[in-house]
Amino acid sequence: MTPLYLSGALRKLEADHTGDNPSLMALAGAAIADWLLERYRGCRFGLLIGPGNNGGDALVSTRHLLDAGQAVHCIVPRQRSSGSPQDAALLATPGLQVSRTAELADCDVIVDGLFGLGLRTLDQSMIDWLLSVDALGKPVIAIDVPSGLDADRGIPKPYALRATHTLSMLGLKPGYYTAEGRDFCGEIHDFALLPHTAPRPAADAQLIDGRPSCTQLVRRHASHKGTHGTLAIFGGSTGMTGAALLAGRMAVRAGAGKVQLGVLDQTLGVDPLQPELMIRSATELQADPGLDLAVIGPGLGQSAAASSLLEHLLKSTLPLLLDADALNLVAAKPETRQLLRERTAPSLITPHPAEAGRLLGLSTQSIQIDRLDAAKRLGEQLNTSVLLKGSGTICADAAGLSINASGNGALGSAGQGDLLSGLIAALWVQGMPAIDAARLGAFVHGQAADEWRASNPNGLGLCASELIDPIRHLLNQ
Ligand SMILES: NC(=O)C1=CN([C@@H]2O[C@H](COP(=O)(O)OP(=O)(O)OC[C@H]3O[C@@H](n4cnc5c(N)ncnc54)[C@H](OP(=O)(O)O)[C@@H]3O)[C@@H](O)[C@H]2O)[C@@H](O)CC1
Ligand SMILES: Nc1ncnc2c1ncn2[C@@H]1O[C@H](COP(=O)(O)OP(=O)(O)O)[C@@H](O)[C@H]1O
Repeated sequence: MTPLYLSGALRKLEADHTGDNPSLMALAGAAIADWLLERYRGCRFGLLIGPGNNGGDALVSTRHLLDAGQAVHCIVPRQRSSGSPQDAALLATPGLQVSRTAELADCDVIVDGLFGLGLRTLDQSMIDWLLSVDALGKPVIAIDVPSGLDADRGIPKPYALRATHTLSMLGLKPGYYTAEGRDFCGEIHDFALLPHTAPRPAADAQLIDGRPSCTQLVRRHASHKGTHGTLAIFGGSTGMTGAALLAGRMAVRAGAGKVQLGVLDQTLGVDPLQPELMIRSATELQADPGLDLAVIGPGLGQSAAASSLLEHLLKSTLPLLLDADALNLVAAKPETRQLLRERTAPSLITPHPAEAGRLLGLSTQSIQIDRLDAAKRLGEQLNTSVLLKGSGTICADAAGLSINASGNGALGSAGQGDLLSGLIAALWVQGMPAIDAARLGAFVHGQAADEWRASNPNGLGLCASELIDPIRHLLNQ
């Protein structure tokens, strides 16, 4: 995992290095120019120079590009506030073309040094100007943050340039990886600027950017199905039995020792494609004393039977994963919510943003505006570990926050959440702590989708069931 820093921590780090020689800006400008020369030497560069330090980074890199004999055109849409002698000297450099309007059509590459961490909400004239830059369709290299994007939360304020590459200065930011960040940042490059040994503030979150360890799952010789956990999955009401089947099939293939489905639709007797699944009525299964962990939610519905099943499980001492309609029932009924809060056994909830909104009494949009904060608040208010789904899935427990870097928009299809709940529960029942199972499950689910996307570039038509075997393969690597 790689640390992520909110802008407050980065400001503090910057302040700790104010008197450094060379300055952070000098280091940033040189690193940006080196990167540009490696990729785009010989191109005509159009640099957007903003009024603060983001623009300062761009100006320093301009000097390096000119020294390297490159054709550079600077656009300064607003007066730089510092107006320092260094700025004046840079802007007067022979060979440098400067204008205040978007004379960018002749450039091959646009370097966005307008606004970074110091962004405030854009006014309409700036939005219009950025729209005209986007409309040119040129590659955009963003310095630190694509202009207009909130680096902490991954949302445009209210518009942002869409970058092809983002060159991150000093530390990676959560907003690159969650909400809309991935669509705005393009490929992200980490320019740490400081030596690895330099003291750093505590990270605000961690990025899950590689597969978390699976070693504790590796099968010992003297093990048997009982040591690999007995998992119950409750759901599958009429018309939604497929959700329970998806979760169950995934759980079997992710290594759970025994998987039992407790379904509300009594007509489902066997899964011919996964005959290892034991299918029983929910009422019968809930009384089974041999269970190690339960999932409730896939295809559950919100009937009276679903509600009383949920209450029974919340009162039990079983570790419990709650998904889908189990979450909607918690949101709708204060007494059910209270049961969740009072649990002493571990719980994990896996809401998508709309379910998270219902649980917090907020709109879906309010959740998406600050996903890290929403995940943290859900955990605190409901006394549970949390996995908040969506682009940049967030895992939260009392120990902290992490953001999953894998996955893509092809996962936006019904059934993927059911698959994920079966996967996480299977890892959890085999002995991983809930939050580790959530991180590993989210990562390999996304990784399988990324591998699929590599040969299906537009991302259309990925079915949840197609990922079961690739996920099993990834867990065994
Ligand atoms: N800390 C670090 O990690 C490091 C920082 N570094 C670099 O510095 C960057 C941060 O620099 P920064 O603090 O000067 O902020 P920045 O993004 O240039 O913007 C502030 C300026 O923009 C203006 N402005 C803002 N919004 C506006 C709007 N909507 N419309 C119009 N104007 C607007 C704002 O005006 P004001 O609000 O003051 O009126 C102010 O003048 C950071 O992203 C990285 O590139 C690296 O060099 C080294 C490590
Ligand atoms: N753009 C995306 N990037 C990464 N993961 C995504 C993206 N879109 C959806 N997902 C993942 O796909 C799954 C969808 O789950 P959910 O919305 O609950 O679907 P359902 O309940 O219909 O099965 C979640 O794991 C979610 O995080």
